[in-house]
Amino acid sequence: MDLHKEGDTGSAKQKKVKIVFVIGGPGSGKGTQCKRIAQQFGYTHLSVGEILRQETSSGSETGHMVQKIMKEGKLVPSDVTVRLLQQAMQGIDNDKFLIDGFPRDEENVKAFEDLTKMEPEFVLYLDCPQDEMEKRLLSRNEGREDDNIETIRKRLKVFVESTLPTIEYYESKGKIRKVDAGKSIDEVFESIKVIFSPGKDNKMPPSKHKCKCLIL
Ligand SMILES: Nc1ncnc2c1ncn2[C@@H]1O[C@H](COP(=O)(O)OP(=O)(O)OP(=O)(O)O)[C@@H](O)[C@H]1O
Ligand SMILES: Nc1ccn([C@@H]2O[C@H](COP(=O)(O)O)[C@@H](O)[C@H]2O)c(=O)n1
Ligand SMILES: [Mg+2]
Repeated sequence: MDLHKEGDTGSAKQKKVKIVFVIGGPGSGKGTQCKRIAQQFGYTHLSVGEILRQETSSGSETGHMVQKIMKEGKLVPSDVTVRLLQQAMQGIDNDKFLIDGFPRDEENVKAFEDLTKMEPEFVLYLDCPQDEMEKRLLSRNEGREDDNIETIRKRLKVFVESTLPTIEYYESKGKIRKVDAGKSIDEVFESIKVIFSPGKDNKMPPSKHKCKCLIL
C-alpha cells in the first residue's frame, strides 16, 4: 500500500504518513479520547470496530461473517480487518492517522506490517481497571449488539489473552505511551495532551506494567 503522500509539485519529495495506534480494553475510552485527539491535533480518527460494523450493514457474505464474530466478542480474521482498514486509509487525504482499536492481537500486527510495510509512530495504551470498563459498557446505551454482560466478559478475555501480548511487543520497541484511563474523561485527556504535544520529549522508558486483569 502506498501511504506516502506526494508533495504538491509532484516531485520525489514525499511526506511520511504518521500512524498512531490506540489500544485498551473494551470501554477504556478509546473512541471518546480519539475524538478529542483528532479535533485538537489534526488526526483522522479511524475506528476499526466502526469500519467492521459498517461492513456488517453491507449485506455482503463477509459482512455476515463479521457480524457473527463480533456478536460473540471474538476477533475478525486479520486479512479482512487490514484490507478494510487499508481501503479506509486510502480514501483519506491526511498524513496523520489515529487508528482506534487496532491491533488486537499478534496476527493483526503481522498483517499490518506485511501489507503496509509501515509501523506506528507510537501506541497509545489506555489502561483501565476491568470493573470500571464493565460498568461503562453496561451504561453506554448505543445499541451495540456486543454491549451485554455475556459478550462484554468475552471481549475482556480476548483483551487479556490476545491484545496484552501486543502491548508487550510494542513495549520492547519503546513505543508504548500508557495513560491511566480510569480517571475522568477530562483528566485522561490532560495526560494524553502531553503525549501528543509537539516538542515534548514524551518518550517513556519501557514500563514494568503487568496486567492485573483476571482471566474471566
Ligand atoms: N474516563 C471516562 N470516565 C467515565 N466514562 C467514560 C470515560 N471514557 C469514556 N466513558 C464512557 O464509557 C463508555 C465507553 O467509552 P468508549 O466508547 O469511548 O470506549 P471504547 O474504548 O471505544 O470501547 P469499545 O472498545 O467497546 O469501542 C461511553 O459511554 C463513554 O461515554
Ligand atoms: N482490530 C479489530 C478491532 C475490532 N474487532 C471486532 O470489532 C469488535 C468491536 O470493536 P471495538 O473497538 O469497537 O470495541 C471487537 O469486539 C471485535 O469483534 C476486531 O475483530 N479486530
Ligand atoms: Mg470504541
